[in-house]
Amino acid sequence: MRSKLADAYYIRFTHQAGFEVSSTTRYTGTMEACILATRDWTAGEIVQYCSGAIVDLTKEDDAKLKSEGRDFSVMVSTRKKCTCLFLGPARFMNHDCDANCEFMTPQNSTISFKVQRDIRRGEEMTVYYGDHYFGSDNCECRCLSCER
Ligand SMILES: C[S@@+](CC[C@H](N)C(=O)[O-])C[C@H]1O[C@@H](n2cnc3c(N)ncnc32)[C@H](O)[C@@H]1O
Repeated sequence: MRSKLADAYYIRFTHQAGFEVSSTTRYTGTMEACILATRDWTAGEIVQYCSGAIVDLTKEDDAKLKSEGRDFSVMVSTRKKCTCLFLGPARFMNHDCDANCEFMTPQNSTISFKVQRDIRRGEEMTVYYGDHYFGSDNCECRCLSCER
């Protein structure tokens, strides 16, 4: 019999989660991950199973990941005032300048998302990373909202 912990893990990959990790070429021109809604979502709902852990990085860790080109999951936390590594399915949420989800930090080292406006099944679920994540004023951003 599976443990409750295993169930809590597997549910993220079932229809019940309300999202799936899919693929897109929108952001870099090569295949990478994105989060797609597998049902309609209503503003205010919590995307409970698209969660992740945040690990604080030292300056050395940060520099090493950058130099190896492995900083794709690194964010600057304005609240914690340091760089952090995102782990878990939450790390696959891409940035949009008019995102349909927002970050929630229910516990110090865990993130999940709250739906900001209604999302239709099949739509990409996105979050706003920050004002200058993709260059000054996000001038290098490749999100759908910028394209429009
Ligand atoms: C936290 S990861 C998101 C998941 C990522 N697509 C992957 O497969 O690992 C952040 C990376 O996704 C890409 N990305 C996400 N949103 C983007 C955007 N609006 N414009 C350009 N690149 C974006 C960039 O490569 C960025 O470093």
